[in-house]
Amino acid sequence: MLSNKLSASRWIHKLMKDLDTEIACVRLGNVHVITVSSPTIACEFLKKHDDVFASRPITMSSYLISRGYLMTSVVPMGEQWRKMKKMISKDLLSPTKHRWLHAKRMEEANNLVRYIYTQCNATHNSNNKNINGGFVNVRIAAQQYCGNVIRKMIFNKRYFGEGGKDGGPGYEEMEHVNALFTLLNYSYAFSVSDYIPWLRGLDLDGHQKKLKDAMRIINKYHDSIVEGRMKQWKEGKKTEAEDLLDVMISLKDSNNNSLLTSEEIKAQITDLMVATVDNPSNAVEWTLAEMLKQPHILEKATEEVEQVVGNNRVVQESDIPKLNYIKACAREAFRLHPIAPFNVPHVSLSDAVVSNYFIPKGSHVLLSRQQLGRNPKVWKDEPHVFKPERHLKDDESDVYLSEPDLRLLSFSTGKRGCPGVVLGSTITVMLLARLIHGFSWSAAPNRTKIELVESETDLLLADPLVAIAKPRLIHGFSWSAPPDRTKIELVESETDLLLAHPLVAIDKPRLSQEVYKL
Ligand code: HEM
Repeated sequence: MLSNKLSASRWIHKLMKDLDTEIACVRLGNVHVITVSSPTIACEFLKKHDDVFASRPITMSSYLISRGYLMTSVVPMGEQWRKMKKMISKDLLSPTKHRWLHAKRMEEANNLVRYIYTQCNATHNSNNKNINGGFVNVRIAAQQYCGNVIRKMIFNKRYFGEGGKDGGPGYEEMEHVNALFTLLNYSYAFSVSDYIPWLRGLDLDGHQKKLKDAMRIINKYHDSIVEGRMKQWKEGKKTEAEDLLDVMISLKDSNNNSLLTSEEIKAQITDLMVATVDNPSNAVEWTLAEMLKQPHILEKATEEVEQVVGNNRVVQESDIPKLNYIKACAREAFRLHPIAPFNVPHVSLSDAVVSNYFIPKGSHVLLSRQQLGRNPKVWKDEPHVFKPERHLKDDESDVYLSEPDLRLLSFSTGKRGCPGVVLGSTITVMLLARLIHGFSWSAAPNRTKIELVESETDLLLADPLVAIAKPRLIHGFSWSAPPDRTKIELVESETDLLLAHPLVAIDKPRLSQEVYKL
């Protein structure tokens, strides 16, 4: 039951509120679980005592999704983590590789615009009834854009199957992204058997089955591609790297042997996929919902993209440094609507004293993403309200989505901090900026009151955001005479030299085709 994860986190948050504390210790079985909602204490854990708190727990879910602790994000501290973290930071996510993969990211940003543009053009059924009319499921568009970007970067392809004719996902991509979200939702969900070891194997809460089913789906799509590509390299049919899978296959260790086994490659690919689809899509869906509720924010964001980008081209990555308001909106979404209640757990490798509290070896430290972002001592001005302005700086200097001081938890910090800050920020800002720059958005007519309610089972919006999009990049107007005036009479007035009758004509916005048909 997924709700375990949320009901446990709600219970802990309520306990902290009732005790009026920013750090608490809950004993689950033999484990001390330390929860934190103060940035100062959080920094003590992840900065001052980073070395001590840099491990991860051993759990059923993390074991299953990582093929036995082969991937970076969940492996406890040790040689495997050092090898994989160094590899992804240096060989996959370095600034050079980021530039190398630019064209692939742009292809997917263009596909996003084309996909939404296609949905704006109403489709008609056999009775000529409008059955679409610009309705866009923002959740699907956002999640699939993130999925497309990372599939393109790793496998050099957007679709596992045929894909949708409108540029959207096919069955395979929907199944793939849903399975990635299942891994995310169940990894580190509170599972009773993780704390009471003799219950292991009984799968009392059903998490194990859900994770195994999701892993079967992931493996169905990934494994044959990885194995086929390894064979091509082995047989010398491939000699030049075109994507991150090629990079991983061709990496060598100091003895000139392959650095990574096929199991490590498969595990690391799943890690990168899960890490990419969740945060950006959730932040952008919430941001757009907040903007529909507070249209002045949407207007301000639109003004900014219009001023920086203009109307004759689409947003480019080189525009990102200048899109401070858009970045402030995304940052506000990370503050107020994080994808998960807590950060990924950190485990202590030895006893330590933190903020005058004794923390025994083996404790699990959970930084509360929800409560750090809403801590009233830090966010004094209406902490529960979406106000991007709070992130703009007086000197108009650049806004970043990362927050090393942990006043909100976006990419975290320290040894286990996110190595995907640049890629994650780029995907998030491009997604939001392209949606706002390319289209004007309004609430669906049956949804004039936008309800910003969190789901009962996770922290996504309770119902996927469905909104109406209209292309807003017009390129002048096309003019025609009104139907009753097909013959235009160019007659001067009898009393002056103006046209005898004021010119009345029909204007139609002319869409800039090259902007949308990217
Ligand atoms: C907006 C996007 C993203 C956000 C907000 C985000 C956030 C995070 C957070 C909170 C952590 C846990 C840090 C900790 O334990 O203290 C993390 C870890 C990680 N992230 Fe990201 N992430 C994003 C995108 C990405 C991307 C695009 C990648 C790579 C493709 C990535 C790869 C990883 C990995 C491998 C780890 C595990 C690091 C470790 O355990 O040493 N993330 N991320």
